[in-house]
Amino acid sequence: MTGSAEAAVRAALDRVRDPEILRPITELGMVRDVRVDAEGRATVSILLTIAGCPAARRIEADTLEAAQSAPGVSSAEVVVGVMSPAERKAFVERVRGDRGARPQQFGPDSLTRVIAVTSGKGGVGKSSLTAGLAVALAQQGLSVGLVDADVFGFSIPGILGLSREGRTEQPTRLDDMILPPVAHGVKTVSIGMFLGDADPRTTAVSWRGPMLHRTIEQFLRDVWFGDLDVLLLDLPPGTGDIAISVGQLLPQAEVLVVTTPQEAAADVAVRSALVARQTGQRVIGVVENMAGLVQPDGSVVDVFGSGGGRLVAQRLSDDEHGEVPLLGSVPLSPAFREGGDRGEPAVLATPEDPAAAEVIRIARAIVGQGRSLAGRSLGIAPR
Ligand SMILES: Nc1ncnc2c1ncn2[C@@H]1O[C@H](COP(=O)(O)OP(=O)(O)OP(=O)(O)O)[C@@H](O)[C@H]1O
Repeated sequence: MTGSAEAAVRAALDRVRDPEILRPITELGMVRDVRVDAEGRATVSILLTIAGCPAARRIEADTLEAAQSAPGVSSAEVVVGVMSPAERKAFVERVRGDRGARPQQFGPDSLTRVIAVTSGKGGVGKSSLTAGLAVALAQQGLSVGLVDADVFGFSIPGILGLSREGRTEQPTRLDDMILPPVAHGVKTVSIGMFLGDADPRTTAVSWRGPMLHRTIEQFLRDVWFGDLDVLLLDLPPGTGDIAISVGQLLPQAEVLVVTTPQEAAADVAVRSALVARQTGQRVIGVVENMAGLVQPDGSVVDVFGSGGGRLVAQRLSDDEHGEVPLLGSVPLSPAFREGGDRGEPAVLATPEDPAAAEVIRIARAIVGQGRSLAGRSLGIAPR
């Protein structure tokens, strides 16, 4: 009887996932012991990676709930312990799998689609769109990572609810492995998470090129993302050092250009795409943001004019690179802005909002495009 109840508890624990690694705690070696006595009282001993790990409460609560739900269990208790250094080392090796020795997770052979989101000007809603697309892709069942490489305006932690009252959630460090916080299903890392105790609302990052390059390199090497379907990068606006570093580090990345409907902004948006092309990246489309604001009477006010997105797409399309599509036009929307301000992206909080619905549609279109093979070795040798 107790044997079968213990097996039932273990089976229930298979459903408890580590919120940072998104794999079952049973598979990660985090369950030390399961006992069920003759009265059906279950005691589950679990091991956390480090004392006070940010995910501790959630793992403990989910473990308790799973144990209580198992057939043959009348009540349950969870005993929490901490891994010894040797256990933690084994844990890190288990998580990394055979990738431990690789210098970079997203090299040319990686199966992950890497999409860098760029814009010519600042303030066009690039970060809001990147975060919205990431959450929408995760909602569609994909495994998604997001690197906020916008050093001067890192806003992703705030938009995704990882930054509250000046405190930004920190990644967990396990030896030399960095586990990114997960927000709304998206593994997220931002320069804003590496400022120590500094308040990101009042802290400016003024790093020179080499430091920025090393930071992006470290994100791609030491931050453990696991097997991702898509990695999105929120680049700073313009054509600066980071865009060039990303081009060098991720030549197989695809590029999404964000612009406003303002035709006068087209030149600078086109330039940011051309820099990406120079490093071998492929532009997969243009997204127009801040398009017409729908009034209560149904009329539309084109606050930023119209036609900018189409113009940028046309200017990037040519015989050599093929047609660059305008993937969508996201209207101005108070709900979309408020969602970002609250840390609850509108694609989750108000998916019926026209801007949120358009972002969800664009995410589907991106998935529908499939993965580009540009810059990849196909492993076929010419005869
Ligand atoms: N479609 C939209 N409707 C209403 N507000 C929007 C929309 N898109 C973005 N915003 C708002 O515009 C502001 C700028 O957006 P965001 O920070 O995403 O821009 P950005 O291009 O990433 O800027 P930067 O790169 O300069 O940091 C934010 O307050 C955001 O909430």
